[in-house]
Amino acid sequence: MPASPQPRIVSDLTESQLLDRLLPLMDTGPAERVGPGDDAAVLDLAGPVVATTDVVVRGVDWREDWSEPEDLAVKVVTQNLADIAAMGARPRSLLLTLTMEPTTEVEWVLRLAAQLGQECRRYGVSAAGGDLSGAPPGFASIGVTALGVLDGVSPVLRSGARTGDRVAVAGSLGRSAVGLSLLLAATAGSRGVGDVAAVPREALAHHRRPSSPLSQGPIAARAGASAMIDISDGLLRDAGRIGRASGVAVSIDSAALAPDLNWAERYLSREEARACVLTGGEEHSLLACFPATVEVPPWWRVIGEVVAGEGLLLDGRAVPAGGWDHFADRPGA
Ligand SMILES: Nc1ncnc2c1ncn2[C@@H]1O[C@H](COP(=O)(O)OP(=O)(O)OP(=O)(O)O)[C@@H](O)[C@H]1O
Ligand SMILES: Cc1ncc(C[n+]2csc(CCOP(=O)(O)O)c2C)c(N)n1
Ligand SMILES: [Mg+2]
Repeated sequence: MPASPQPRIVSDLTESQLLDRLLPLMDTGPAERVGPGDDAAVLDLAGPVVATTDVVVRGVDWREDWSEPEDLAVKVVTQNLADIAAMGARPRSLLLTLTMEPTTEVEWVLRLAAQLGQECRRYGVSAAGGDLSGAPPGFASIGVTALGVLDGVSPVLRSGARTGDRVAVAGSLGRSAVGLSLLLAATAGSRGVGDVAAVPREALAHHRRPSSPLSQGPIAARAGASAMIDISDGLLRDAGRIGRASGVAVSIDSAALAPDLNWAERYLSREEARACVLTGGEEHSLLACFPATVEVPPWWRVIGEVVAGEGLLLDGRAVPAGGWDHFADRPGA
């Protein structure tokens, strides 16, 4: 279809014309042997390659009235790069897959791509390629595949925790969930009409644009971490994944969570704040276990220990994991 002089929606352009506008925005320099534009990219990655993929879907992972396209670029990059970091690896490259209905505004796509390019440059990651597809009415998704390298360290798995290890976290807890909770409350009601503008912006910042202490992944690996995971589905649920993979129980001391609880209580009741800190997803902080023989690196705070048994303990009592499950009727069900 010929391009209209002022393409407004993606169906005003051909796929190639959209790519011609999108790719320069994601240009990260001549890092790859073959970048976007051929059938596949060719990368020079030294040693073992760490690979992950994560997709966000409209209505499930974001709402148009909650998030700008720039927010979504930050979110999908962070959530992928946090998985790379949680293996102890350094991110090197990513691929972007967009599915959208033909009526999607060109400007929305270009804003998303521009921010994605900015994030790539910020982390020294190349945008190596991707895919575009049409989608049925109402459907949209943004998928990223990320590749990383280990720079000579062994990958840190979920299965390496041992009794006596300290459990530590790098980054915040519960901030994304506080934002989600405030957005849900502000837009409650059958038509979803509410006043997002009245919610304090700083309370929404981490939900909209999550950050992850990415460099702490390789630092923890070098320090001798025995197991690591990024917190995407809730502290307890993700700690439980380490416990299950390692055949141990994880015991958490709620006193160590006081800074996060205090922050969350600025916006929510004590009970809601506690739920956010313990079970809130999309945080992308790193959770790792460190054997007693190694030093816990600066930036990491000890929040518990690995003990014999199975499941989770909070202040010495068994607790359910809670947290996010994509196919549950409600979070944590
Ligand atoms: N469709 C799939 N096909 C193959 N493997 C999958 C699929 N979905 C998930 N996995 C694998 O299952 C494991 C757990 O996936 P999961 O998405 O829960 O990881 P995660 O780190 O918790 O990611 P997220 O950030 O989405 O929470 C990963 O190793 C992942 O590669
Ligand atoms: C509209 C809307 N409703 C609910 C949520 C909350 N949410 C979505 S996915 C997820 C866990 C992580 O997923 P994954 O494991 O896929 O990384 C959470 C907490 C949202 N962001 N937007
Ligand atoms: Mg993960």
